[in-house]
Amino acid sequence: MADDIRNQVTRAQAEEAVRTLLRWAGDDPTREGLLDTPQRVVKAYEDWFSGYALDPDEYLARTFEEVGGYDEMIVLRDIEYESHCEHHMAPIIGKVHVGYLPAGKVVGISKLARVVEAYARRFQVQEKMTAQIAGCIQRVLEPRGVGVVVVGTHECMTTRGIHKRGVSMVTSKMLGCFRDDARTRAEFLRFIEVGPGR
Ligand SMILES: Nc1nc2c(ncn2[C@@H]2O[C@H](COP(=O)(O)OP(=O)(O)OP(=O)(O)O)[C@@H](O)[C@H]2O)c(=O)[nH]1
Ligand SMILES: [Zn+2]
Repeated sequence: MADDIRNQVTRAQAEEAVRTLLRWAGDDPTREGLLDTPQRVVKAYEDWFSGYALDPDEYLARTFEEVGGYDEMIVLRDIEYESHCEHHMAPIIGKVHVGYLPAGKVVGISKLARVVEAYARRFQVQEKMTAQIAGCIQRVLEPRGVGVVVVGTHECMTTRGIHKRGVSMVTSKMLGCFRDDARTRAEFLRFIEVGPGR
């Protein structure tokens, strides 16, 4: 789907759109300092929005079961992410904490961070990204439960609009035993210790 949409636009058209926005901002895209800007912005977009070309499910396909009987919670905390809000196309910067209780299968921990990247590098709302990460892990890994907590600072709130600095948004999605069992949920929240400065 993403590829179909992407293929409808040429690189030249994307660069022209940047020139239009430069003019809209009140500047002259033909002046020397701005000549290469459309090219750079389009390249930056390839980086910021590279997630559309990624399939997060694939990262979790490779699992292993030889973990010496380990059956406790696995938590990867403080996964930094950079995203863009779909309302203003402004950056969202923050951290994701992921936990799951395996049902036999575990994944390489870097793969959890890769799942985060694949969803973050798209236009997002934080609630949706939180649900997508949890949903992907639950769907592919089929653990006993999953918990995802996202803490994000939205530049659409800090550099424009209401201009509130130091505000962070916290969202969570709990599935399986993380949702049903208060002790599992509490253990996860204790491990990640979300609070001031985190
Ligand atoms: N729930 C949620 N809201 C978001 C997220 N990112 C941005 N927003 C909000 O989306 C809303 C869009 O509101 P609108 O009234 O349509 O846009 P706006 O006039 O630019 O709003 P202001 O930001 O209040 O100036 C704003 O309140 C943003 O703060 C997100 O990830 N989750
Ligand atoms: Zn926004």
